[in-house]
Parts: sequence; C-alpha cells; structure tokens
Amino acid sequence: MKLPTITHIRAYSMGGAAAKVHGQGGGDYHDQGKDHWIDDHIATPMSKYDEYKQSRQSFGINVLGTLVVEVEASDGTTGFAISTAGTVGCFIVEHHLSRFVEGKRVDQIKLIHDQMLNATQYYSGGGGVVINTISCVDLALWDLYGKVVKLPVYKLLGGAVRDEIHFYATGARPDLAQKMGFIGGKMPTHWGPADGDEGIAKDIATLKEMRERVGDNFWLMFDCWMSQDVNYATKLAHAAAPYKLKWLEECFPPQQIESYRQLKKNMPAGMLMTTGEHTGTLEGFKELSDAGVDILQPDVGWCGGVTSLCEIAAVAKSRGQLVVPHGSSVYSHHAVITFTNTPFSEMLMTSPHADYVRPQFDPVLIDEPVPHDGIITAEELDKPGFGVELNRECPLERPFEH
Ligand SMILES: C[C@H](O)[C@H](O)[C@@H](O)[C@@H](O)C(=O)O
Ligand SMILES: [Mg+2]
Repeated sequence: MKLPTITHIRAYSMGGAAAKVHGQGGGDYHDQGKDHWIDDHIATPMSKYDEYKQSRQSFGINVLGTLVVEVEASDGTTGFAISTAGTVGCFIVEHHLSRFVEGKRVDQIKLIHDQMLNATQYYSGGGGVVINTISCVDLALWDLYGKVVKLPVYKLLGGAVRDEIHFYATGARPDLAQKMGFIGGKMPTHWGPADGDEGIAKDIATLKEMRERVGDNFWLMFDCWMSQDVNYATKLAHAAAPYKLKWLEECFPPQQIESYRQLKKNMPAGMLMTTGEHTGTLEGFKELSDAGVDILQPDVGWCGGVTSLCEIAAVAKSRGQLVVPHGSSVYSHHAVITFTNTPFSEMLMTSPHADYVRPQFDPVLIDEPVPHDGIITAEELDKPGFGVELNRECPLERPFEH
C-alpha cells in the first residue's frame, strides 16, 4: 500500500486566558464554571498562600487553554488531537515542529517523534508545555495514520489484550460513582501541610464517611496534587490505612524523586504509591519507577503522546509495576487496551457535582465514548484513528501560520 505524505500541519487554540470567550470545559477539564468540585478548595503547592487556597483557577491552572493540532495528508485525509498548551503550543507547532512533520509519510511517526523531542531539548526543560505540544502532534499523527489506513489506533499498536476497559472515577463523590458502576473512586485532598494535623483529620473524616457509604470492597483513593511533604504524607497514609485507602497519589512535585523513595519506605504495607501525571520524560518515569512507585500515571497528552506512553508502559512492565494513565479519554483508551500492565483506567468526572458521567472533553470532541456501568468495550473503539471528530462549533483561533 502506497501511503500518502503529510502536506499540512495547523495549530489552533481554544479557551484559556487568551480566549475572547471564556467557556466552560473545552479541552481543559480544569477550566470549569463556578461551583464545580474540581475547583473547590483542592490542596495544591499554592495552598500555603491564603489567597490561592480556595480556587486553583485563582493561581492560573486554566490559563493555557486547549491546543488543537490538525494534520492533513496528500490524499486529503485529516487527523487531529487536543491537549493543554493553547497559544504557546500554537507558536511551537507552527514555527518549530512543522518542519519535522510536513513532507514525511503518514507512518513515519516514531521518526517525527524523535526529531521533535531532540530539537526541543534546548528549551523543553524536559517537560511542561513543550512536551504537551509534542504530545498533541504525536496524537494527531496517530489519528491521521489510523484514518488513512482505516484502522483504530489500538489495532495499529498491536491490538487489544482485553475485550473491555474497567474504570475508576475521579471526583468528589465516590459513593455516586459506585452506583454508576465504577470499580473505585478517587477524591482530591482538601488540606495539606499548612493545615497540620487538623488538615489530616478533616480529610480522614471525609474518607471515613465515604467508606461507610460504599462498604468495604469499593476502592477509595486520595489524590494529593503535589501538595505535601514526606512527613505529612506519611502521617496521612497511616491515618488512612484503617479505612482501607487503596493508594495515595502524587504527594510531591515530579522532581522530588527522593521524597517518593522515602514515602514508599514509610507507607503502611499494602497501600500503593502512585504518581506521574506531571512527568514529561521517559527518564523521569524511569526515576519514578526506580523510586518504587507502584502505579505510573502518565498523561498521554503531556508525556510525549502515545509513542512515549508505550515506552513508559514498558519501563513499568520491566519491574512488574502498573501503568494507569491520567484520564485522557480516547487518547488513553486506545493505548491501555493494548497494555498487559493496565488492568483498569481512570475516568475524570467533569460533571459539576460528579453526579453523572459527562464526556471528559465535552464539547470539543464528537462521538467521545464514555463508560457505561463503568466499562468501555473494545468494540466501541472500533473506528478509524481515535474514532472522534472535532466539534467545529467550538471557537477555534489560529494565532500563527507558517
Ligand atoms: C482532581 C485532581 O486534583 C486533578 O484535577 C486531576 O487532574 C488529577 O490529578 C487526576 O488524577 O485525575
Ligand atoms: Mg492525579
């Protein structure tokens, strides 16, 4: 089969601080309207400043906005993907990365990926918005390749190793997630080291209440969003053990490898330590794996795309660790269904009160599958590429051209 070449790459931004229309949702699930659980007093590294305690939007968690990358092949087929990088990402795509994409055959994804990573070494700092942008290009390329050869991405990656994906839900209401058929519920912590033992007591009270509501066998987890230190995390882990907390997530920023190593030693036996959604390099994941992280949690839109996610899964597999990506909808589903070390996956609840299942990237993606009774089947993913289309009614801007 003679494959077409890539003729155009275009980058659009949506939402974020640069948008004329501040909308709810978009591709950035942190960019929600008022009274959403996701922006309600969640513990962060900024919680030590009183004025930034209540809302993550107050310190700018939603300033970047959505990046949409579209690639077009010489036969007229288009592919696209979204991530969080907004206007900054548009500049990088149009003025830098485009040279590695245009002119290549649609199947030359690994070559393009390697060239993008190496060419940005001098300013990527090994992660952040640059890697978000590279991830978005990588995902758009996989989508295009799948749409050209008319196969879902998961088949291009070697095929499904299971018939269905089972999900846990992240949100404020594990008790409601249980009723919706999820296998577990992960709650954000609301307090941190600045609140001392009283903070621990308050988060444990919520855990206790949820444990009473869901019974003994439903998984409950805490997501700490880089807000803690080793001492606080150790105390929280021990206080949570009687309530069967399954795992403690992302207690520290990704660079604090020694803190993770120490926490793993301090944790009660059987409780899992997880992290990775803000790590942007394969080397970073290798270090986390070395430190004893039980579940690596890359975000496929922030770690280098599907190409990197497959490499990270292999690092975890080499040690018998799991890789359970940070919820990224179809972009994760197509990869994890091919991984033997991903027995379940994450669904981020974007409904304001976490009381119904809303597509994570609503309203940006058309035909985005969602779990029913906590499950998405392989059959539901059986559409070319990632199986979704871009909702052109969302306000897109193309700030740069090349
Ligand atoms: C709920 C969490 O604080 C984050 O907003 C979420 O993105 C995340 O960390 C997760 O693991 O889903
Ligand atoms: Mg998390």
